[in-house]
Amino acid sequence: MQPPVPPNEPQRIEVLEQYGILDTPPEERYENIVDLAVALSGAPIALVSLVAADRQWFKAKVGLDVCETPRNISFCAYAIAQPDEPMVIADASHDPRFANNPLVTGPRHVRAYAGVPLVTDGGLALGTLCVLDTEPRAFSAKQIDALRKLASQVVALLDLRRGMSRLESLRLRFESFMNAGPFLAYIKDSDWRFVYVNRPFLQRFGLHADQVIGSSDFDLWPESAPAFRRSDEAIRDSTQSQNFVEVLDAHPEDKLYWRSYKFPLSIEEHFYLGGVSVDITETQRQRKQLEDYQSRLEEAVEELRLSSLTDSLTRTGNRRAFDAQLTKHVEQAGHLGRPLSLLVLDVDHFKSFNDTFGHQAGDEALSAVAAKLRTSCGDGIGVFRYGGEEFALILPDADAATALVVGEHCRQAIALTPWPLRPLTISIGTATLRASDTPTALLRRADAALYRAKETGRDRVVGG
Ligand SMILES: Nc1nc2c(ncn2[C@@H]2O[C@H](COP(=O)(O)OP(=O)(O)OP(=O)(O)O)[C@@H](O)[C@H]2O)c(=O)[nH]1
Repeated sequence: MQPPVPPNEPQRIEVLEQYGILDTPPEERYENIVDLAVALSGAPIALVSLVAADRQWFKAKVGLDVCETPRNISFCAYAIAQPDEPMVIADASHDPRFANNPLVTGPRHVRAYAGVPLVTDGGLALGTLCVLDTEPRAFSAKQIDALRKLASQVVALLDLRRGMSRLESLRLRFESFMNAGPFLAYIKDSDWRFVYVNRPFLQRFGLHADQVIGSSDFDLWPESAPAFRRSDEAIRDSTQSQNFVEVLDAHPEDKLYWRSYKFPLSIEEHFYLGGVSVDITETQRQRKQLEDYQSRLEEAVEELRLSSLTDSLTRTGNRRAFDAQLTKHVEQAGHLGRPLSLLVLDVDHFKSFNDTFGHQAGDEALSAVAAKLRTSCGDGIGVFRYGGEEFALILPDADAATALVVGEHCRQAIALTPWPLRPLTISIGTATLRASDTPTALLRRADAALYRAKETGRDRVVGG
């Protein structure tokens, strides 16, 4: 005869597996319970029997030398089918369910049985606490009640075990999460002593847990500790989490940067400080490098801008710079109603200079003329190389008379310079802005004046 199968059997088997009790080594706490069961019942055999899919396995036993039997000959398999009440059999040889059971007919000679189902919170019977006798007998109500109480202790032990194993698996998950991530984590108590640090924390600082747990920042890194302490206290006082960049002077030339998140923790109504720090030293280094690149780039762009506006031979503004400046000054002067004059200068007989002394000497002479013009013109007057051996000067706020004076000043500066190869002179045409003038019209008049200066003998200033 086959034992009945409980209606919730698959679920029952699953929960039994979750307890993780099957095939575990003997434990004194369970052994004590079967010893008590024997003492209280007077039966020679007592078992903590767990009914698995196809066997019953004994977590604790007394009076029996096997640790499991097949489920189909198990008395307990019948007991778990009625989880709400103990199963009591006075003489199995007269019970049709067991009369032919080998435990009854065989050498074990089982006759009496009393089993209390081990029922979980969810109402599932995992097995029984049972006693067996080789003689037919009755069990008193007191004995059954004692078995009930012992069975509830077994269930409590099983639940404790399951709770511990859940805790352990939670701990393993927690540890694996805390130790696998790219962050340092710690918890400090209200005396600012570390009560927890993760493994990356220890590895990063080459410390052992014994050195850190119970220590404060002042014990570990006294130089940086005051700053850490200030931020820790700020978190405690504000009860707000904060994040900031922390600098740790690990080595004189090797600063470590951390993005730190600190937050208040309340554990069993006590204040703790939680902290997570991510190493951003590399990011900081890259940012610094990027800033350096950027400022070098800005310098290069500025250099390029200036060189695009500078004549490479004379280091004065070039034609492009002249055009831009003249346009700007013409607009400004028109807008403000201020005078503006322009001087156009040309080195006299420069072709013959080149022909006589060579192009290189001509270059040097042009460069020297430009330098002379710059020093003699004074501040606020822009000197530009306008063409080959032609220069232009923009004179803001200068009327026609001032332009002639400045022109004469420049002419003399060149003419009176003791040039090393031969005397050099310049001819100058001036023009002063009229109300309707465009930059081109102003330039054209200055050019025309220069032409007249050349025509009338050179080394002179002619107003246009
Ligand atoms: N060395 C040198 N010569 C230049 C440069 N730019 C223009 N020149 C020369 O300047 C000379 C200008 O000659 P011209 O325009 O005939 O006039 P000039 O000989 O100066 O005579 P006037 O202007 O009439 O007094 C040419 O020989 C150009 O080759 C330059 O960058 N370097």
